Amino acid sequence: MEWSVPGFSYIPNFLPSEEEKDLFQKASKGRWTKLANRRLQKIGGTVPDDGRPMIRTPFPEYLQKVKSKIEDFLQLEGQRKKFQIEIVEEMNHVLINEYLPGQGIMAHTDGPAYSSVVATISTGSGQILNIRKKQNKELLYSVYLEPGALSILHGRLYNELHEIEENLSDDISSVSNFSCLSCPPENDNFILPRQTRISFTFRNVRSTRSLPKSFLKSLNLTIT
Ligand SMILES: O=C(O)CCC(=O)C(=O)O
Ligand SMILES: [Fe+2]
Repeated sequence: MEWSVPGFSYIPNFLPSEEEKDLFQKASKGRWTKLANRRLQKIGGTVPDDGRPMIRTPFPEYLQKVKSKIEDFLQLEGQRKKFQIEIVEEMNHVLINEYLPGQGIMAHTDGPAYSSVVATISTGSGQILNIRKKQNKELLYSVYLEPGALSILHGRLYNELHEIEENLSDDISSVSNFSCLSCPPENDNFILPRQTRISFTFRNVRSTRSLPKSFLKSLNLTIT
């Protein structure tokens, strides 16, 4: 059962547990870029911050299946209606973020380079994502993102802020999607310690450019 408000949907158990674990394992072995407070991988290219098109780089094979599954899900009529989209754009970019317990991401918006339907798969651990009003930081929603879940940020919430606080555990007693959690807490134990979470944020970069096939061939790469 999914939880939806205008601008956000939470779909628990979007991936079966084996696929979720497999994604986590495969991404763990990828080439990480170290930031001060987390690690990340950019898949599909690097989005230039001066508005130029992104030069497309190939997707690893292991992400193809989940990419198609997300695109097929968005393609469903009911979903297109909900997200107010006619055409589902290709999810041509993925940001893979790794959060160790105590790590997070500061409040931000994703910006104008992307289409405004953002699909995130969570693996490894749950974490609370807060959505706040840009104007005054008022908390709009706290959503607990469980392993295997798909969450979609879109429309009117795309331009508000989202953040993950740098905590060692999450208190899920008052999260907005409590009634739709796939693993409701046992014995009223609402404080859930974090483990390593790896998230996969699929987006459509509006403006892209492919390198000539002959050039990619010379590098032994192909764009899929
Ligand atoms: O890890 C998440 O769920 C959020 C990631 C995010 O906001 C981003 O990459 O822009
Ligand atoms: Fe973001």
